[in-house]
Amino acid sequence: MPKVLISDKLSPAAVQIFKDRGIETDVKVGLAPDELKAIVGQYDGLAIRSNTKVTADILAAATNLKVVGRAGIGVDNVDVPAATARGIVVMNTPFGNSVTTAEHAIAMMFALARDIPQANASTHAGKWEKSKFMGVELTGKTLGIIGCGNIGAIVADRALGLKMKVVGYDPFLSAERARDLSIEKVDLDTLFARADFITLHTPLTEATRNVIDAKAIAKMKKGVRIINCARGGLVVEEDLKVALESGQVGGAALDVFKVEPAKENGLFGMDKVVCTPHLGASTSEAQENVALQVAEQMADYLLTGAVTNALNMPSVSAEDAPKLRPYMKLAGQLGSFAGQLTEHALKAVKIEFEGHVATLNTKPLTAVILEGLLKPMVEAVNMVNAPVLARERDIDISESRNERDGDYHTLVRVTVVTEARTRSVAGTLFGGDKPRVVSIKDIPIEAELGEHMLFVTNQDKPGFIGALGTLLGSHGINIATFHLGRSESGGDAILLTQVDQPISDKVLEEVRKLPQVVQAKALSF
Ligand SMILES: NC(=O)c1ccc[n+]([C@@H]2O[C@H](COP(=O)([O-])OP(=O)(O)OC[C@H]3O[C@@H](n4cnc5c(N)ncnc54)[C@H](O)[C@@H]3O)[C@@H](O)[C@H]2O)c1
Ligand SMILES: O=C(O)CC[C@@H](O)C(=O)O
Repeated sequence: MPKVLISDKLSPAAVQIFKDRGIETDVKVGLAPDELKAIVGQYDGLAIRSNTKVTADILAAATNLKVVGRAGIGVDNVDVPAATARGIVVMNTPFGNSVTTAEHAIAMMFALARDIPQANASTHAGKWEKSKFMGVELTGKTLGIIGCGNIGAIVADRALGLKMKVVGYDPFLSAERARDLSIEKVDLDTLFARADFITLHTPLTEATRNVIDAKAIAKMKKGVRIINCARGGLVVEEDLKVALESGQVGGAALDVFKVEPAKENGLFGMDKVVCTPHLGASTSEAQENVALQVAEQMADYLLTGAVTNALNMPSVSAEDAPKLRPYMKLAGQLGSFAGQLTEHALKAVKIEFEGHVATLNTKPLTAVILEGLLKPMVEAVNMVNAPVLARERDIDISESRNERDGDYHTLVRVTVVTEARTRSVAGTLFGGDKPRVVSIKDIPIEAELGEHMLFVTNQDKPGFIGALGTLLGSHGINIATFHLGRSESGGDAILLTQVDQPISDKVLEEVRKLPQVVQAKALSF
């Protein structure tokens, strides 16, 4: 009988589901890392919220663990690559607490507008400071939403109901989706310039970390009020403190902090700061939703092998798996390649299967392509939810299959249409199982993808390759493989090189300054 450990406070509904399905369950909340490490080896499943840190060290001791189930959205407390490396499935519950978290953001906005926490404390202290607390109305004010996914969209809907104007910044929000949400899609600087209130609803990624810093705050309206119910690392707390002291920021409501649990923080005790201890998902309804969902998903996996909402595992039946495995890798690489090159809202994705691959069940391949494509934009994307997420974002997905061989015995082509351009990338399998990219932007090339890659589009003129090699060499970057392609002599050319060290932003900037370079991107696979 499988055994599950629940190591964070979950609704009792989860225990009941595990028991009903014949899974032995222990509940041990508040274990220190060493205590968890000492016992985790006994369990097949680990059910958590955000308190338990599932580090590589814990996973190394989890010798029987098959699945980690996160009752919630963010999995930043789980070392997913380490779990993947150990074959441990990590699942989350992407929608169960969205309404609750959106409501918390709205509650925080009201708290800021009317100084409710401060007025409450003052009234309890018997002060009756009626003239001290002069609020502002929300009606007619502009709310700027950064990150218009599940939660951001619900916040927009509620704010519109409050008669606010809503502007949204989300590089992956299409014009159609913005229209459906009745919000105005703007760039970040415009949002900063126009918003009276700003609320954050993005995952914490390298692109969103520190999105609210001194430079950003300087672009905002004086007296702007900022709400963060997403992740602490989105806001530079020291810069926010300075801006609150100067009055540039009129108030901040924070549910999340750079370091959690936040027992000490430079913002604590400030007059215009409202804080809650990561309560965004804390309603009985949301906790019931996520607990039920995570327990069902984990039980399904442990008892039947069925996979739902996994972040690190494709869901494929045992029979199809061996045939699809090399194609899964190829599809994931092509999707990821296209996703990393995408800088504008996606409108459509066209996937073409040609030759041998078209004779197989291509559904999982499409899902893996979409997963790779959306990964730079959406935190909790996996091959199960990627098609749904793409549809929700009004991305038109079309798939075509042609069993006749073309130039290759088997070929997958991914064409991405954004608001700015159409771009395609295609790949095949060499020797039946080795993925190779064979065309980018319709320019033939032949390349194997590795961990750190540099992709350059350039004008086909003498001197460029030497200059690039010298530049990389001067930064101690070793070239592992080097692939070139061009449309015609003197026309557009592309270069894809695998390097042994990651390409830093600084090096990338220097590459972009080389005279013949049109576009340069550091990619990782
Ligand atoms: N406080 C809490 O208790 C609590 C509860 C649930 C979720 N969260 C946090 O809220 C976040 C959002 O959740 P969700 O369910 O709406 O996720 P989601 O994936 O549905 O939406 C995130 C949105 O952010 C957008 N985005 C990605 N990169 C961006 C960028 N650089 N700039 C602007 N937008 C960008 C994506 O396109 C997407 O639309 C989660 O990542 C999680 O960390 C917090
Ligand atoms: O479990 C919680 O209380 C917080 C959950 C939230 O941060 C999430 O990402 O879902």
